[in-house]
Order: sequence, then C-alpha cells, then structure tokens
Amino acid sequence: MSDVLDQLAKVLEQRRTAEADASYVASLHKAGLDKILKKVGEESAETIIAAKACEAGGAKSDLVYETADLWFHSLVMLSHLGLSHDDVLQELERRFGLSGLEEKASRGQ
Ligand SMILES: N=c1c2ncn([C@@H]3O[C@H](COP(=O)(O)OP(=O)(O)OP(=O)(O)O)[C@@H](O)[C@H]3O)c2ncn1[C@@H]1O[C@H](COP(=O)(O)O)[C@@H](O)[C@H]1O
Repeated sequence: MSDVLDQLAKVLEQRRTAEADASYVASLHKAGLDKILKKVGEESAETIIAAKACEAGGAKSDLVYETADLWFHSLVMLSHLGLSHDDVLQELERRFGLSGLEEKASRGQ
C-alpha cells in the first residue's frame, strides 16, 4: 500500500512547477505555505469531528475519508518544504519498538 504514497509523492513533486489553474496541488503551492497550513488545520478539525462522530456510532468511512484529506494535505505541506512521507516513515522506523514512555523519559520530561 505504500506504493500509493510513493506515486503520490512523485505527482506532488511534479506539481511544484505545474500551472496552478490546471491542478489543485499546484494552486496550493502557488498560494503558499500559509494556505497549505490553513488546509491542514481545517482537515485536522474535520478529522477530530469525524472521530467523535465515529465513537458515537457514526460511519467509520467518514473518519477514513477525513483522515485521507488530512494525510493528503500534510503530504502537500511536506512536499512544499522539500520533504516527503519517506522522511516521516524513517522517523517512525527509528522509533519502532521504543516505548513512548521511555522515549519521553530520555528527553527528561
Ligand atoms: N489525494 C488527493 C486529494 N484529496 C483531497 N483533494 C482535494 O482537496 C480538497 C479538499 O478541500 P475541501 O474539502 O476543503 O474542499 P474545498 O472547499 O473545495 O477546498 P477550498 O476551496 O477550501 O481550498 C478538494 O478539492 C479535494 O478534491 C485531493 N486532491 C488531489 N489528490 C491527489 O493529488 C493528485 C494531484 O491532484 P491535482 O494537482 O489536482 O491534479 C491527484 O491525482 C490525487 O492523487
């Protein structure tokens, strides 16, 4: 399944130099980081609302849909700043097997 992330990352990279009127992602890059961060914030809020609705018996598919929107806009944010899902996956891999409590203690918090 991470194939789709690799493919999407390539498309997002191409969109950094594409015409904004023919592509949603290119229009976000053209609008700039603040617009992209506004979308990440909106999609975060929509994901939270969908999770609460899901807990209350709402459709799981709505939560999946909103989380996909959040992931997508986060990927655009990373791409805008010269990063990709690979950088995040490497960090998760580094953390794998390390207890969150131990990691927090190692930071002295
Ligand atoms: N995965 C996505 C994807 N997920 C969500 N979206 C878009 O993200 C937007 C979500 O924002 P909202 O729901 O808030 O909709 P909106 O009100 O129209 O948005 P605003 O006007 O407020 O910005 C919608 O326009 C969706 O179509 C996506 N747009 C593109 N992709 C991928 O990116 C690729 C490149 O897209 P283009 O750059 O448009 O060719 C596509 O082939 C897809 O693989």
